[in-house]
Amino acid sequence: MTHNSEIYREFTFEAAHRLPNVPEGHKCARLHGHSYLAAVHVAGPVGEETGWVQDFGEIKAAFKPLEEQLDHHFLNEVRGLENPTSEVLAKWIWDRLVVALPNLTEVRVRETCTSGCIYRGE
Ligand SMILES: Nc1nc2c(c(=O)[nH]1)N=C([C@H](O)[C@H](O)COP(=O)(O)OP(=O)(O)OP(=O)(O)O)CN2
Ligand SMILES: [Zn+2]
Repeated sequence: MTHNSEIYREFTFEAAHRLPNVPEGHKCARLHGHSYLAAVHVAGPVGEETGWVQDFGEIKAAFKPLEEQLDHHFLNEVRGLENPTSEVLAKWIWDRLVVALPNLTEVRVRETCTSGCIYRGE
């Protein structure tokens, strides 16, 4: 008998940004960088034969074109990321993955060791 599971694949990328809409004097208005971590979650039934929800390799392939736009880039210059908060970035990733990964359930973006965002497509 099959069961349901949620799987995830994590990606890391380095990028620079500044936040243009923060109050005057906010440190994040200045150019700085992060070692970002993005986690892409997909849920569904575990195949009887495959033993998996979906091949991690398919998630990796879906994320590849996004990684090329993000890694070692200045995020503010990427279309749709003019105000690159974690919240905006998580939705930006979701919007670009959901067609290739229809069972997408969650995108997490971690900006620092202690801060990040979870977006579930709402
Ligand atoms: N809701 C959000 N708040 C902030 C975001 C964000 O994307 N969403 N982003 C930032 C900055 O990018 C900042 O670089 C990261 O924030 P912060 O947790 O303050 O990071 P620090 O490592 O500098 O934290 P300290 O504990 O003060 O060293 C700000 N806010
Ligand atoms: Zn930042």
